[in-house]
Amino acid sequence: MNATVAASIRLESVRKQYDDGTVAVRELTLDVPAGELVVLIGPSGCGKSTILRMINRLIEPTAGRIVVDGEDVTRADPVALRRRVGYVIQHVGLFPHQTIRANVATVPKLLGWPRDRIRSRVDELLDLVGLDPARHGGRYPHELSGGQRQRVGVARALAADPVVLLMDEPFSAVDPIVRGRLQEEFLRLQASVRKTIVFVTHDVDEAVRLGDRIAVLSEAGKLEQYDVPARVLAAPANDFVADFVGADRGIKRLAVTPIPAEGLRPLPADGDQGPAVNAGATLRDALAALLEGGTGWVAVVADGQRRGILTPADVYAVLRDAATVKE
Ligand SMILES: Nc1ncnc2c1ncn2[C@@H]1O[C@H](COP(=O)(O)OP(=O)(O)OP(=O)(O)O)[C@@H](O)[C@H]1O
Repeated sequence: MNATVAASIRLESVRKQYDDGTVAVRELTLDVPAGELVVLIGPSGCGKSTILRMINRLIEPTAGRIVVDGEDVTRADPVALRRRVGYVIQHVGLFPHQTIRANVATVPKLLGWPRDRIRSRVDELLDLVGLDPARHGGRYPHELSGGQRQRVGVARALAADPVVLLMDEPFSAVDPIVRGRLQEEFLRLQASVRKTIVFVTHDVDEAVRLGDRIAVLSEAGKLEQYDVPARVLAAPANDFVADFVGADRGIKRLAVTPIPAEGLRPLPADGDQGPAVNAGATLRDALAALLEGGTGWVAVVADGQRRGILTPADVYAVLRDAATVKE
């Protein structure tokens, strides 16, 4: 396993039966491409956490193989494995009697990095997750807000540059506003570090917002659909997926469908005024600007210029067409 790049993950016919006979995962095969963020979503008890914890071997599979970057992790030393796989959980699990710096430094210290390297890595990471090393580094976990603690959890998981990041409902313990902000920051972070991430949530909006792909699971880890968010919303594989993603999936699709830069209606005479959105933003942004603007259209800007307009009927047409061609 290479420590600096993202790794692919392959689960092959993985099964988990707990000692009391509970079959948490009957048989799951799933490929997670390197550098992608895959969201596992499904009802409570369907086996999401079990799947995640088998990848870093906090739980041993009963059968099957888990291959990370070509290496069968069921044969790897579990302690060494966990140092290369970052893990973030809902209630962070920071060490209460250690400073934020010391918390983030946990794995680099275990790996015996020189002190200077640890210090600069910790500062870099605190900065990356939006915390000021000088202000927050010396504090203890109880001296931070819930959202800040969550960010420390992410920084700690990234500290030793893991090849894989496992995240189990990492943002569900904070209020919706902080959660939205953490998601946004997290997307920015992922755009720069490009880790392979397996992310568990039961929140469809979070899955759609964060996932490159979504794995929709039903009882005992049955994979009902595995696809990009736009297609899970536009073309649910079956009734289970349709029910799970919700009757409002049409509205959710607005948030994952980009505004086109071409095929627009020409600008009207007064088209240099009025609401505008950037091409590449989402139809949700376009609709919000439309509703706010009161003009009945919204201009689309590309390369700093207004290229044309979209009306509500156009938004509908883009959404309809996206269902048939979207990758
Ligand atoms: N240690 C255990 N022993 C026996 N059964 C267990 C154990 N841990 C989990 N289970 C059972 O395995 C199934 C899957 O649990 P798991 O925690 O993986 O689900 P989940 O999808 O993550 O649920 P949630 O969304 O509620 O966190 C459940 O039926 C659960 O009760």
